[in-house]
Amino acid sequence: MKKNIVLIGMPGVGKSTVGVILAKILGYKFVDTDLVIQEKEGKLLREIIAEKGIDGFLDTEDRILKSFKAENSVIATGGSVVYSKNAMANLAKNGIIVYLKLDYNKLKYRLGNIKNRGVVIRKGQSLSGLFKERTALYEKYSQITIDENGCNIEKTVNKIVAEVKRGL
Ligand SMILES: Nc1ncnc2c1ncn2[C@@H]1O[C@H](COP(=O)(O)OP(=O)(O)O)[C@@H](O)[C@H]1O
Ligand SMILES: O=C(O)C1=C[C@@H](OP(=O)(O)O)[C@@H](O)[C@H](O)C1
Ligand SMILES: [Mg+2]
Repeated sequence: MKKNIVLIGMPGVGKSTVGVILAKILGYKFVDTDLVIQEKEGKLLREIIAEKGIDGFLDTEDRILKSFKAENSVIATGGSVVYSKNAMANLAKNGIIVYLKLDYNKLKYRLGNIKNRGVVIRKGQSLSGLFKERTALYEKYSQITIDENGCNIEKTVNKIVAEVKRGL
């Protein structure tokens, strides 16, 4: 059995976009945990957030991902997964945790286009505050960090392939 490759990082960094290409190149399956949550709940993420609030969404993510199972897979997580210790422990059991890292300004630009997906951010919290809080968590959990600055999608994928092949 191959170890899963688990992508973590801020929303908009490319976990979902890059993940599916990575899976194709490596011959792995691809799972996006956001879609797993949507399917299990029968609702869109932004509907869950609107109905249950941020804490309700985080509880849902925690409940589903602490017992989520996958094999031979590239797993694109949602950016907020690092708030769940249980989910991270479960994902790390059989996976190598890869942090996709991008500078704040570039991320801010990309996030401008994905507002309707719903990001877990507290009322009054700034994006830069969120970035700082999240960065500490992504660094805490990652085994491999991929600096995506200056890389297009293909180059990012190639960087991950090179790094994970050393780690597997
Ligand atoms: N180098 C890059 N790597 C990944 N995504 C990129 C890159 N450059 C631009 N993008 C764009 O940024 C967005 C990333 O979105 P997505 O894959 O949904 O991120 P995430 O799953 O991390 O929230 C996509 O619109 C993608 O086309
Ligand atoms: O970082 C976040 O707060 C979130 C990121 C989203 O996934 P992506 O990171 O794939 O955009 C999704 O899980 C949810 O809307 C919350
Ligand atoms: Mg995604």
